[in-house]
Amino acid sequence: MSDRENLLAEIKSKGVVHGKVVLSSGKEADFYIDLRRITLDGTAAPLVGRVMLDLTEDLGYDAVGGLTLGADPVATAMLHAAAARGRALDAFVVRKSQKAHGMQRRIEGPDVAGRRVLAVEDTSTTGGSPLTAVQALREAGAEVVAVATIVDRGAAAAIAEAGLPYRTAYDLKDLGLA
Ligand SMILES: O=P(O)(O)OC[C@H]1O[C@H](OP(=O)(O)OP(=O)(O)O)[C@H](O)[C@@H]1O
Ligand SMILES: O=C(O)c1cc(=O)[nH]c(=O)[nH]1
Repeated sequence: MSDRENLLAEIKSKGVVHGKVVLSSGKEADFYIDLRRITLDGTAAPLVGRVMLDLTEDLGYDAVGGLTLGADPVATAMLHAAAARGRALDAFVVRKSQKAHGMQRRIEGPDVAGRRVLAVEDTSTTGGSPLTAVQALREAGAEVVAVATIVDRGAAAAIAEAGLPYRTAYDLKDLGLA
C-alpha cells in the first residue's frame, strides 16, 4: 500500500470518534476527527510527514507551521520527512497570543520574515485556525504560499476567499463520513 493509503487506514482506525461534540467554532457535530491521535502516533506520524510533503511538493516553500497545537506535530513530521529526503525544511509555531515574557514572540522558531512558508493544520472546519496563522505570518513578513491540512471538514471556501491555494490530503468522503 502507498503512504497515502496507509495513512488513510490509520486515520479511519485511530482518529475518528463518533458522538456529539462541540467544535472549535462553537458548532455542534456528530463526530470528531482527533488527529492528535495520528500526528503523535509512532506509526502514523512518519506517514503524515511524507504524505504532506508529497501533497505540497510543487509549492516552493522552505518553512512550515501553523497555529498551535494541532499544527505543531504536522510541521515537525514534515521537517523530519524532508530531512530524510535530503531537504532542509524549517518548522515554526504560531502562538495563539504573543508570549508576555522571554523573547515575547508570536511565532517561535527560525525567523520567517521574507521567506516562502506553508501554513498547515491537522484538520480544519471553518478555516479560522489556519487563517489566524496566515495573518500572524503575514504580519511577521512571511510570504504564505498556501494552506494545507491532513483532513478537510469544509474550509475550502474561506481559504479561497483569503486568496490562498488550499491542499488537503483527505476529505470527509475519503473517510466515509460524507
Ligand atoms: O478553526 P478551524 O479551521 O475550524 O479548525 C478547527 C481547529 O480545531 C482544532 O484545534 P482546536 O481549536 O481544538 O485547538 P488545539 O489545536 O489547541 O487543540 C484543529 O486542530 C483546528 O485548529
Ligand atoms: O472543528 C473543530 O474544532 C475540529 C473538528 C474535528 O473533527 N477535529 C478537530 O480536531 N477539530
